[in-house]
Amino acid sequence: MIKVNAKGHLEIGGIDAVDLAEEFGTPLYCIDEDILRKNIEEYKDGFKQIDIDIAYAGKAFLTLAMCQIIMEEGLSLDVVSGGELYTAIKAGFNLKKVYFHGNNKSVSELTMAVENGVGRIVVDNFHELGLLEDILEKHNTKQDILLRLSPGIEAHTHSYISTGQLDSKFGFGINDGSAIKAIKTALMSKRLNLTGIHAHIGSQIFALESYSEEVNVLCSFLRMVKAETGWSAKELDIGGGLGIKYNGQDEPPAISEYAQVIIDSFKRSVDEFQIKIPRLIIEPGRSIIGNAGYTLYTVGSIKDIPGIRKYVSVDGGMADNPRTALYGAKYHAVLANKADREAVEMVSIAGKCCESGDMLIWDINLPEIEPGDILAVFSTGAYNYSMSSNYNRLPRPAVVLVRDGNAKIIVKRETYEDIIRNDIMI
Ligand SMILES: Cc1ncc(COP(=O)(O)O)c(C=O)c1O
Ligand SMILES: N[C@@H](CCCC[NH3+])C(=O)O
Repeated sequence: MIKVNAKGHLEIGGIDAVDLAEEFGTPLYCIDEDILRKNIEEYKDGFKQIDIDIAYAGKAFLTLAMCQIIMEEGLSLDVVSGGELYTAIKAGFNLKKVYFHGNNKSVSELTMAVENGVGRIVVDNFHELGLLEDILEKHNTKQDILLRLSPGIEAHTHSYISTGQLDSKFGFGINDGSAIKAIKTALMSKRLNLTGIHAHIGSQIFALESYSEEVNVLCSFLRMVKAETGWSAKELDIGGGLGIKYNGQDEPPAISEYAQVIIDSFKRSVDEFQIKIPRLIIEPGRSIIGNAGYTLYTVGSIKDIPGIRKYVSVDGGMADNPRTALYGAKYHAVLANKADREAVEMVSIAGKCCESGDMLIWDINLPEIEPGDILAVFSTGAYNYSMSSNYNRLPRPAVVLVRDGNAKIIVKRETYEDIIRNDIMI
């Protein structure tokens, strides 16, 4: 449900979106703090009957302010690189509540994690097991770890964001025997303290059965491990991936429905396989920040090819949102300054990069559109700012956090000076 004020303008966090565009310029990422906190509340509420650790997946959107909010809400944090870990460190995040992921962590990233006392390192492969063992030996210390497993499950999402299938770069395969071998290796180590297992089947998932299947496969694996090694997992991390609504066709399950399915299948599987109840960990990213985000653009040139298509170009594009070009994502948008008007024509929204594939939205019905209009694209909170680039040397937009009629800049707009800051003349 969008909010339209008396002027017929879109409102975001109690502020006229046209005023936001005027004050902060466009393109502009806006985060509605109430929606973000409401999503977190829904997760906490949905899982309140069980012992759970909710770790926000920072890859969706991470800044110092976002770390502060996640911390304030009492969530843990999933990071996937030295850069994300550095952000958490600089924000003063409790590093015991950090899970460090990644399929190719470098020696310096692993060292940084060990030296800063990261709570869990989620080890992805045998190479990493060896690297970590050496680092721990040198530091004469121990580390809690989870092992990332590949459960062999199809998650029914875009192939680029599907991760749990057999043919995947991530994790130790359960089916090919790597997973049990990795568990035995970790259990033999004096430096590694194996607390549990992890899997993540993909992203933008609507089919909740995929999660029941995942939980079932993991619990069945834990029974086999117990029989073979005597070890019981204290923690079972099932990853994130719940999908969100981007357009009128999307019908994602509510967070509460997702929670119920996970709780039910978890209880069922623990019972069926007679395993010791591990603490459940989930890692939602998109479903926490995605629908809290909006991007505002100013409309510029318009090219009408009669009988073919009307291209409406905006002042951003694939540099601030590569998802349409990458995954064929389908976004919804309105004209923020004409939010109360009827749609009268079908247009396509193009970005300003020098690429034919730089499109934000193919075929959308909008009111009569002219240069200077403000386009607001919905659900851009996840994997937009975090995947943005300086392609064509475009400065990254600012990010503002809006709530109760107040707007705070949480990331400054890049300047041209920022663009050349690492360049060196020869
Ligand atoms: C290991 C891991 N955990 C959590 C997530 C978060 O996924 P999402 O943003 O879809 O909830 C991802 C990304 O897909 C991931 O790779
Ligand atoms: N970047 C993807 C999600 C990848 C999730 C990370 N494992 C997207 O925008 O949908």
